[in-house]
Amino acid sequence: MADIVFDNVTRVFQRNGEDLLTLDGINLHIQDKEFVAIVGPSGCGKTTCMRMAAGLEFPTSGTVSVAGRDVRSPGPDRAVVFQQFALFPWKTVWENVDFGLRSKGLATGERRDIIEHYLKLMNLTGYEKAFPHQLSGGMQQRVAIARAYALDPGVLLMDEPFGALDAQTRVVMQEELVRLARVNPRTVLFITHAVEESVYLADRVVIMTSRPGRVKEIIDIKSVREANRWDEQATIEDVMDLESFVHLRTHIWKSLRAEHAGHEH
Ligand SMILES: Nc1ncnc2c1ncn2[C@@H]1O[C@H](COP(=O)(O)OP(=O)(O)OP(=O)(O)O)[C@@H](O)[C@H]1O
Repeated sequence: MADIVFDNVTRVFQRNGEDLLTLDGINLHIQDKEFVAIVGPSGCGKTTCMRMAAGLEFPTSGTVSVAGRDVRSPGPDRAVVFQQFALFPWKTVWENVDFGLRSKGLATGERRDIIEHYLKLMNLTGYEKAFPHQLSGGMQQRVAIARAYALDPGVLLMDEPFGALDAQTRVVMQEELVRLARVNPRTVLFITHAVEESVYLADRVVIMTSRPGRVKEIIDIKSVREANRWDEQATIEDVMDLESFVHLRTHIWKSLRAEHAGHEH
């Protein structure tokens, strides 16, 4: 049961010698194998939430737990994908995916099967021997995602993983991630600025307030997606044309816009 629980989490940072309340009473329970996206105004503390689940940052009060245990450090049960393609530049595609598997102590044949499986799922077959600098940004990010999934972690933490990609590549990556997420569900915490992306990918979307970040609303996407059979649509554009999609997207936009407006006045 790889669930993630934020229990009354606050975080205070110091700025110019003053305390700055950044997160204020975050309560959120991400279920095992659920895909949750967080959207919110810049600086509301989205990345801080992700870093807490990763064990790279800690609450000032409250607790963050994964699979029932308080998070105290990073661990192999939680794979992290950042916006910048964090591949080893001196290793090939194959070696990059293999790296984490080696540390798990798997036999050669077993590792080969896993690597082949995920490179195929991410449309990277034929690029096994390429080095990162020989690949486009989108392909590099596909390698990073293949590497994260290959480790078979209970939890995937993704912080704007498509943020640095051009619009066309981003759409392809979103479709591939949806495919992967449905075939191979994992507990995912996904941070994004892009409202459409959150609605397309997630089972639930968490909208945060401007700083200090609180949970403003949680929108259930999965029940709407299933009732309206989004997964039967051929492309992301077809899904985004559906009235049920537009309705959710507009709702989230308005909720976020109210946060920006509140911030300015
Ligand atoms: N280690 C730190 N020390 C001091 N302040 C920090 C630290 N980490 C984050 N902050 C501050 O906390 C606030 C929230 O940062 P965070 O990166 O979590 O926000 P975000 O919602 O992910 O923002 P964005 O959407 O712009 O990426 C920001 O004001 C940031 O400057």
